[in-house]
Amino acid sequence: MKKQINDTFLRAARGEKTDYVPVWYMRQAGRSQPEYREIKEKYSLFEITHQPELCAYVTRLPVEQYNVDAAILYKDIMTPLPAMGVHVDIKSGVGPVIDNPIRSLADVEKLGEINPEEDIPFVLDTIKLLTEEQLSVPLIGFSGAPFTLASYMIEGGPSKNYNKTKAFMYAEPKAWFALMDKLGDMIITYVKAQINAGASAIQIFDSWVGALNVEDYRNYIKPIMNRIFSALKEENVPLIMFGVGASHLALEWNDLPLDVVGLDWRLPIKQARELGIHKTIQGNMDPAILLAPWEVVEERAKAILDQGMAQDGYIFNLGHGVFPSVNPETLKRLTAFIHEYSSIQKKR
Ligand SMILES: Cc1c2[nH]c(c1CCC(=O)O)Cc1[nH]c(c(CCC(=O)O)c1C)Cc1[nH]c(c(CCC(=O)O)c1C)Cc1[nH]c(c(C)c1CCC(=O)O)C2
Repeated sequence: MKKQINDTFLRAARGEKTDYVPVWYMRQAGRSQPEYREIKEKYSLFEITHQPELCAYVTRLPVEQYNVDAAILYKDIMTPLPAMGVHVDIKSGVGPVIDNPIRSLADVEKLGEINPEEDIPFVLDTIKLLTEEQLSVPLIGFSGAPFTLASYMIEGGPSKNYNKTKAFMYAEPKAWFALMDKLGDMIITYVKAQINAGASAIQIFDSWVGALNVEDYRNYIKPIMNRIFSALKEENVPLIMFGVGASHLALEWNDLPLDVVGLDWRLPIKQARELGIHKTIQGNMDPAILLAPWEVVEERAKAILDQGMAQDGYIFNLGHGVFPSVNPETLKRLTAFIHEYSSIQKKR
């Protein structure tokens, strides 16, 4: 039987009034949880995501332990790439590594299309299991964005400065836009399949797009983001945008047909509102604060809540993912604090 869904997160995402501020944490399912670390000793990331029962369990863990208001499907932004013909390996201590990087228009033309039912049935099965039977909170589906995915595909792995990616973009605009189009088509198909399977919100991770300045974002990225969000808008689920070190692009996101602007810890929410960000804001505690004494965590959370709650349309989150060394008790306590403090403030 389908459980009662707590829709506070979805209401806040749509900018509606809520009784308290909803919260979830990027990378809430993962390395900071002992139960997860035990599973990870036996299975790799890809092995977990290929087993729907196990993957659903990992996805549910933080919901049960921390009482967060949304679950995020446990998988990686690399998950759909093998189906396009990209050879991805996750190297421990390094991250995603690709042994057939994109170097030319011919390489872009070789990339295939994905058919989610055939290529990644395990993702859809995990979503169905979670949303039809197990979860009492909404499930967030997600995808990497074209720039961030392209950065791995062009660099062949993680990068500090994205020089190869930028060089390709400036030198081979035809190949660049062909790549953006192929990734855009994949993302639309992939995200629609996640929504059809039961995901009730979508986050697009453009984690590394902050490397671009505003002008390059407008010329090389915004058109494909506009096409992606316009296509996804038809599905009527909240759409969240996120990037690290990308505050200078928040006003660009604010123009796109999406619902929630995700902020990292660099730009205060109050300042984002003054700049003219009128959509729902999600964020933005520095994940490093979670390593500080509780008094510091509480004081910082309060300061962020006071800014976020100044208007409807606010979701508490970190500015980036939870570090492995964070004590799960801190996340549990923080969630309780956010719920309690915000519900008292909202009653005033
Ligand atoms: C950098 C990186 C990637 N992919 C990977 C890395 C190295 C990660 C590491 O060892 O810390 C590989 C990876 N990704 C993930 C794992 C599982 C182990 C773990 O929990 O860290 C592993 C080994 C989970 C994940 N990876 C991701 C999720 C989903 C998002 C979430 O849970 O919030 C999970 C569970 C998403 C992801 N994955 C990636 C990006 C840029 C993003 C977007 C979010 C971000 O900017 O951090 C690329």
